[in-house]
Amino acid sequence: MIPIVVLSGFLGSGKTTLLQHALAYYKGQGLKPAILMNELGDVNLDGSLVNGQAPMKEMLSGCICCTIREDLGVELMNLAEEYKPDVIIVECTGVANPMEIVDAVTDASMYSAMVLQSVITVMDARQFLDFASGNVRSKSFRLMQDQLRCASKLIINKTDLLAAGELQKVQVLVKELNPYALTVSTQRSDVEADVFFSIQREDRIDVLHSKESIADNGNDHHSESHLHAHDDPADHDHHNHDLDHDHGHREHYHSYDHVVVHTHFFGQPVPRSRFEQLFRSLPAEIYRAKGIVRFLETEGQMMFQFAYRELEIIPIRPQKPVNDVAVLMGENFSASEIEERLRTLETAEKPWISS
Ligand SMILES: Nc1nc2c(ncn2[C@@H]2O[C@H](COP(=O)(O)OP(=O)(O)OP(=O)(O)O)[C@@H](O)[C@H]2O)c(=O)[nH]1
Repeated sequence: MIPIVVLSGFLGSGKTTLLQHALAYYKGQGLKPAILMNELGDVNLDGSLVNGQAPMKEMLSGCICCTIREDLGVELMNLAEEYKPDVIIVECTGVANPMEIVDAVTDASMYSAMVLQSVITVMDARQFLDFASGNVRSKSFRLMQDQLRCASKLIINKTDLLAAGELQKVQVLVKELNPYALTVSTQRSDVEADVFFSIQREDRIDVLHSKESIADNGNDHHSESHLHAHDDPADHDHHNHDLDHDHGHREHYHSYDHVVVHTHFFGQPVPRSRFEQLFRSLPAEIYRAKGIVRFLETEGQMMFQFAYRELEIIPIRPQKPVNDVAVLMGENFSASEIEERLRTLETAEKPWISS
């Protein structure tokens, strides 16, 4: 039986950071992990962060819990047959409804030698608290709550972004949502690996339990929480992904919620200060962005990560050529407006010429 560890959690909460820890742990134990990675966009930037560390299959341009859910079992079996791993880690998109994933994995385990080991949910403590204390109950917040409820292990991450006293508040709220999960608070998803990544039989998830925990917390959680990506009709030329799942999948639950995913390929380097300024002034509905960019002022490519208002930029040395690209994700934002702003960046002149 190959244990399947599912990494769930809202956009930018720290799943890939956790995945790196998991890979290091399994390899340190002499085990062979494999990865199934799912991204909403058609470029897998997270994949390049763990590239080469373990066999990996990618499921791009859709969310495994819905548009490409049926492929999940097939991809898991392909991984299992091809690489004979000791454990498979599935990293979901940040908008995946975890119950759908649990269902898909348990379906797969009916016809192949796999078993769901655990659902580890990572949360951005700052974002959770801001959502929880806001008056508007956004759809993203409902999804985040479902991701928490579904976890067998739960990580309250990014505690460095909390003020004194706030962590306790988050812990109480989280406990109310999910009293069953083993819960820890971390920075950079740095968990006690033995406990969190264990693939021992006795540490296996109680799936039924999780299902009940969700059912207890709202009888129509699917229609409430399932986010649907949405194609901005004004923006067909700009690599928007139509992830609206209106295609008659059998047990798919529809709602009017939607996520926008927008991809922009840069044609040239951009001024760093204006790039940073753009991210500082993004609409609050854009929760997550990542990509690769070149700046006018410096040589080489940079990877940027924008997760709930925090921007990180790090130099990279890709082993093979990679595009300069930005992928932005959020709820109900205008993709055409963002596209316009990104394009304007590219028309900027070199700073030493313009100023
Ligand atoms: N301040 C702070 N930043 C963190 C922490 N953990 C992760 N990050 C940063 O948050 C950003 C997102 O982290 P990822 O691990 O890529 O998040 P993710 O959940 O895989 O993102 P998606 O796959 O896009 O949903 C990166 O810039 C990380 O460096 C933390 O504890 N504190």
